[in-house]
Amino acid sequence: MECHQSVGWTRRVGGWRPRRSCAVTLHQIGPPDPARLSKHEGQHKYDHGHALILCGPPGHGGAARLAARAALRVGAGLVTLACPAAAIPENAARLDAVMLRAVDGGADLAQMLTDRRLNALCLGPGLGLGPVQAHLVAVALAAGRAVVVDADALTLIARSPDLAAGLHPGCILTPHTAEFARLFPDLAGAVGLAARADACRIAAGRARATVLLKGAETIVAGPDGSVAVHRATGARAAPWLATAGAGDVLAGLIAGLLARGFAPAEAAGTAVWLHVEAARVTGPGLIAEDLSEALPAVLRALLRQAETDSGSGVVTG
Ligand SMILES: NC(=O)C1=CN([C@@H]2O[C@H](COP(=O)(O)OP(=O)(O)OC[C@H]3O[C@@H](n4cnc5c(N)ncnc54)[C@H](OP(=O)(O)O)[C@@H]3O)[C@@H](O)[C@H]2O)[C@@H](O)CC1
Ligand SMILES: Nc1ncnc2c1ncn2[C@@H]1O[C@H](COP(=O)(O)OP(=O)(O)O)[C@@H](O)[C@H]1O
Repeated sequence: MECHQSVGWTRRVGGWRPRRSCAVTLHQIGPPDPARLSKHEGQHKYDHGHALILCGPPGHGGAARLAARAALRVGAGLVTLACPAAAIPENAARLDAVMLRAVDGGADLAQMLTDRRLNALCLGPGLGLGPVQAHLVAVALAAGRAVVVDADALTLIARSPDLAAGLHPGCILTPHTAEFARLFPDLAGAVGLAARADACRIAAGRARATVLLKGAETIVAGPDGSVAVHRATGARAAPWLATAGAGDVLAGLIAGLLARGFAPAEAAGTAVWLHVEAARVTGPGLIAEDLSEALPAVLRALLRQAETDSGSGVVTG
């Protein structure tokens, strides 16, 4: 898609605006390669990675549980939810396939991360905004793993230059518009696809990380200057995604794909496409819980289409 993308920014009444624009190609995110999503005979669960989802205090675990379930559904071999000891009973009552570990602070998390098999982290959904959570984020970033930085972790990073300095190319930041404004206030006034894409690209360069700016038109920008867009509009509209917890599910999908070995931008683009497809399969009445439950049908259809295209007619998955 050709798109007028700005070059540089200038301050105007009401915020920053693109200074001038030029025609560039904005890559459109399409269906993922089914071969990247399938599992094969002879593999075991540790071949598909182990995602760790950090969870907040008792009564605030719903968002992290949504993320954890999505990570497992998208194929991570193992998923563990790390929560305060006081939240174990609540989470144990709500989770089975997702494993649980008590983590009461940064020291516990650092100890846990000595297990190198924990290869992807998800920070932020329902985490909380206190000093204990800030320390958890610092420890998680310092571990140098692939990390999804979402929700409260984004707000903590926006408040702390020290935390922001810990971001690295293995990180994927997943802000909605308000979180993006907290993180990058000087880039926040961007209106329209081209300007938002440009703002996202600048943000990714500044953060030295992948930035996924959420919305009906979701932008994925890499620290290398790459920019892609997924448009959930027109024939691919998914307005029922505007529901509490949908972003937490997206964070979990990305974490699951990172655990499976996807590179950050590939994980982000694949997760956005699957997320919208799951919403479209479910349709009106969608709530966040439905997204993970729709995923098997979405994956099956992708794999079946690949078999049909290759002419074998055999669905393996
Ligand atoms: N089931 C659960 O357990 C759930 C738990 N959750 C957890 O709750 C925590 C807080 O997350 P949060 O995103 O609700 O609040 P926060 O970032 O403080 O934003 C507040 C203000 O920002 C704006 N705004 C919000 N969204 C926007 C958007 N998409 N696009 C643009 N603007 C947007 C809006 O301001 P307004 O536009 O109304 O002025 C809003 O008033 C976090 O830990 C999360 O994981 C939720 O995920 C829900 C399900
Ligand atoms: N109108 C819409 N069309 C398509 N996708 C949407 C729409 N509204 C929201 N979404 C998607 O739903 C998710 C909402 O995430 P977020 O705002 O973080 O919600 P929450 O914090 O409640 O999980 C994002 O992935 C966003 O792109």
